[in-house]
Amino acid sequence: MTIARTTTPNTTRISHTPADMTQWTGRAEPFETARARYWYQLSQPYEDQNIGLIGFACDQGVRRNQGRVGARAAPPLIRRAFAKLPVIADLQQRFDGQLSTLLGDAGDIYCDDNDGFAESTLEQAQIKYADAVSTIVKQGGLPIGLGGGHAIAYGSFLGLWQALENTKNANVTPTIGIINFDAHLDIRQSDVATSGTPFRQIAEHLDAHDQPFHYCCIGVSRFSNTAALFDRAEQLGVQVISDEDCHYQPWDTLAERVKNFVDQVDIIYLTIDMDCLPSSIVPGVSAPAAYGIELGFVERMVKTIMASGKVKMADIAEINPTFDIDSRSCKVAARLLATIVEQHLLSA
Ligand SMILES: N=CN[C@@H](CCC(=O)O)C(=O)O
Ligand SMILES: [Mn+2]
Ligand SMILES: [Mn+2]
Repeated sequence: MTIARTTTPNTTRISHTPADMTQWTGRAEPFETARARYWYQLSQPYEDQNIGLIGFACDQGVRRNQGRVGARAAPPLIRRAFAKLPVIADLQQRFDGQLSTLLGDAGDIYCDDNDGFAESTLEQAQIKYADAVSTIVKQGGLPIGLGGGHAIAYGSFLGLWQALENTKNANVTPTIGIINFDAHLDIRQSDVATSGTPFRQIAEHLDAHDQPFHYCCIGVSRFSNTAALFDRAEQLGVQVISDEDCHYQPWDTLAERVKNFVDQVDIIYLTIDMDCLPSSIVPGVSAPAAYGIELGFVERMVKTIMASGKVKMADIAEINPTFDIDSRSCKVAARLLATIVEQHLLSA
């Protein structure tokens, strides 16, 4: 791989663009009752709502990982697809009178590398994104990151880590567990951070702070990871649940494996790389899956994980609108986003 390097990092390439509320549009239904509610009607610019959406409009990690760029354009499109989904009756009843306090839009961290490859723009974007994540966690909200490439994961983790600083000072270090739905382990060894390295970087960060690395990767394909990566997974004690396990093992067995993982940790960072799903369902990704795991399985497992009440950070990564068909991939991402939002609010 050839990496062009700039001599001085250009900090102006990274910006935090505030919420663009024109993205929040949908059907007008003046002849229906007030129960015909959609998420576009509830979203507000982020202040201190229960949930804060924050975009990571950056695919430089994908470029560095020799992938197909384009994921940078995804956050507004996922928002637009989510905005058009109805708010379920249970939520309307539970939060009657407080619906405007549920969902905040914290805008996008935008990484401009149009002219190719600047040395440290990804790292700067991760830091700026982590700051936004950390602010939301400290205010008691659940941040949900919208990628962007899967380099978002290192930023999500850093944001969560920063927010936990106060707890750590009190000598009660919460144990973080990471659950990643992904065809790829994303623990590559590399001289630079990429979309294929975030969980190896997190492992190193935790090791440097004498903290254990708890990582469960669900949907791993033996055709998408080398033996070297499986070796590293074993060395790092990664709980690997393969795509074939997801097809052939009974639900109860898999749910038990994941519940055992959840029981070992205090808080969870949940990340969904959309290339865990079959390319027929999600064509708009850098690395489409020939096999993939079922959407119904992912949703059921996400609900199970959310029901633990331990998820303090979540994100959805790798949607690449350039390769999408009829917004299919964005719609699936929006559905998973709605699942996380609903479950978080219902279990609050
Ligand atoms: N986040 C993606 N990571 C994958 C991409 C694989 C590919 O582009 O083929 C990985 O590095 O393994
Ligand atoms: Mn992947
Ligand atoms: Mn990934």
